[in-house]
Amino acid sequence: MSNTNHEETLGFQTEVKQLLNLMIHSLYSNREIFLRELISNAADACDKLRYAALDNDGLYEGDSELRVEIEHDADAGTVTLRDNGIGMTRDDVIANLGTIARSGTSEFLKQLSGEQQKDAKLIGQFGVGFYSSFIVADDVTVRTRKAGEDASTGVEWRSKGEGEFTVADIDLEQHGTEITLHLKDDAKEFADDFRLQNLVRKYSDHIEVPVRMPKTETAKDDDGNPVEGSEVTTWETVNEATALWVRPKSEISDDEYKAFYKHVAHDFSDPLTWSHNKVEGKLEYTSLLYVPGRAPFDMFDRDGARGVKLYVQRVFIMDDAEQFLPLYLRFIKGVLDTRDLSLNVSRELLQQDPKVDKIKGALTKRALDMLKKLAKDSEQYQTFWNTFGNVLKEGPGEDAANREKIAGLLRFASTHTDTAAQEHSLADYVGRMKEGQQKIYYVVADSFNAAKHSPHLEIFRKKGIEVLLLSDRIDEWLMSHLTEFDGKSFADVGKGELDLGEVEDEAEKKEQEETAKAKESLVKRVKEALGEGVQDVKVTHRLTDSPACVVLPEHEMGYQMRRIMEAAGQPLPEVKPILELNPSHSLVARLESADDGLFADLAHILLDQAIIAEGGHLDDPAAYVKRLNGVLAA
Ligand SMILES: Nc1ncnc2c1ncn2[C@@H]1O[C@H](COP(=O)(O)OP(=O)(O)OP(=O)(O)O)[C@@H](O)[C@H]1O
Repeated sequence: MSNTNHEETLGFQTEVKQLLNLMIHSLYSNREIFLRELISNAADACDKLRYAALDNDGLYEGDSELRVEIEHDADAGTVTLRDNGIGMTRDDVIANLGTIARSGTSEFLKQLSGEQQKDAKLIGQFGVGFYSSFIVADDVTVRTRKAGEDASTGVEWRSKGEGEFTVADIDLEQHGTEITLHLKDDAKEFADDFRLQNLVRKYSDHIEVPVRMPKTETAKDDDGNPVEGSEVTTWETVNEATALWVRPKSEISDDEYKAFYKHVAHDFSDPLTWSHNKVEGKLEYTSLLYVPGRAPFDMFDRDGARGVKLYVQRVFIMDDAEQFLPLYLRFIKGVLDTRDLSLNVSRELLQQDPKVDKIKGALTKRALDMLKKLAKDSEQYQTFWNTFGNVLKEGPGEDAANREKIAGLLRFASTHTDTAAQEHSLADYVGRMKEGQQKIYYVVADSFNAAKHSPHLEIFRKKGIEVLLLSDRIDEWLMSHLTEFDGKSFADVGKGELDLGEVEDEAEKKEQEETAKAKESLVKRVKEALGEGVQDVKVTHRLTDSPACVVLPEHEMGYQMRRIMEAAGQPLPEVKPILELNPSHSLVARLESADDGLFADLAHILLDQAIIAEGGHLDDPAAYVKRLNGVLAA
């Protein structure tokens, strides 16, 4: 018996209203996912009760056989989903089924365009959970009671998904949650045994909690005709109901792995790959790690949800256990089940347990190996790299022990193809190195085009030496942590002395020395004319087309990093560039023959232009324009 009271009508949070509108429209062709979302929530609720009952088995209220039940009524056009999990209090219901308590929600909603396919993808990435009920239902009733509480604390929530919902207190003998969907006219197909069973198998085989549906059997007489009144209804478990990761790999199909991924990652699309491992010995754990096919909406929020779902001996302990994977692998999703931790482990205890670090080390290795394997399929790996490359680039700085391994997974744009696609590995680069080349050369700039057209590349292009073209914000920081790959050191072509090693022969080196000598007086004059503006002036052989370039001392912070730090409000001591002049350029020849007045102007113009070509900002742009106009008008 239930009697209702303390009924109130509340408005959905604005974001929920927006999400409901957009979701119903854009997920229409993907409607069946509502069942997966609701079963997933019900299974999570059972997991939570099992965990809470570790300390207090009274919470089971004598009913420890956790389960999800699905019933339908074709005449009434309803589907009902019931679980005997943890349940919710009135406050829980109002918070969970009336708001979206996730940071970044309104930014996310702003990205939605009204274009069905695009929005469906984005919404899938965000996760719709319970609210997906309204894709198929025009009236939803939730009856729930928190396990361990009095029967009188039951709550009934109702809504038509149109901006408001009502909550009322009811008596509920049974703890857990029951959701009744009144199907829309065009969704009545779901009130069907066969359809529901298929969906349960499709989406929930891998969930450990049994999902049951009623089965009615009728006795037959000797002629095989049904005996009226002999109907007996029993509950039949429809799904496999074994935790997927516990089963032997050989018995699990790709489709099952994919379905399980969607459950753990709350993602609508398939993962790119996965790695399932059982480890016995000093450490005992089973892990099932996935590389998602796309980024979650909050990937660059370093405080966003990350980590694996943690189980101890098959008992769910927590979501997002971030202690088991480093930050630069925060895109990896999956499950860790271990015997090495105690059942009452908490987030705080995890931080102190030395076994956690050991497992973290092992999972990190597994994840990196999984990526290495994925890299064998260059198309798939490219999808991965384009989505998560910038996160993986945090790796060398964060995880010195795995630096070389991570370096092997990096991909770069390069002068080899001169396109912006980051598709060249360091191993590819090393394989293409010229005879006598000892270093891996790279240039860093603010944009791909600035990198590709950097004057520093001129000599490399002339000699056919490949240079990596780096232009992501993180790149200079990344390179500051990479010192070697395959025994070859890295060299930023915009810094320090140009050293082409044995790619240059003795005759060339001699010629350069002679040119430097011949231009000593020019260099001296330029240095005097520029005064404090430069650290040094040199003649260079790194240029073929440009008259001059600026170079930084080898250990100086690069321009890209400087600009990022300055933009972040970090004051940095001024750094003066080294100006290098191309002795065979006609402008430099003109400079050499100029009289003192023009000489100073030309020298400043060359310096300013070299800074501009580098993507830098002039201290006094008006002075540059004035000088240039003076020279042009002369
Ligand atoms: N059957 C249930 N039993 C108990 N609590 C539930 C149940 N269904 C939903 N909830 C509560 O409501 C919250 C919101 O559910 P919802 O499905 O909207 O989001 P979610 O499951 O947290 O995340 P996602 O949007 O990624 O699915 C859940 O986190 C849970 O606390």
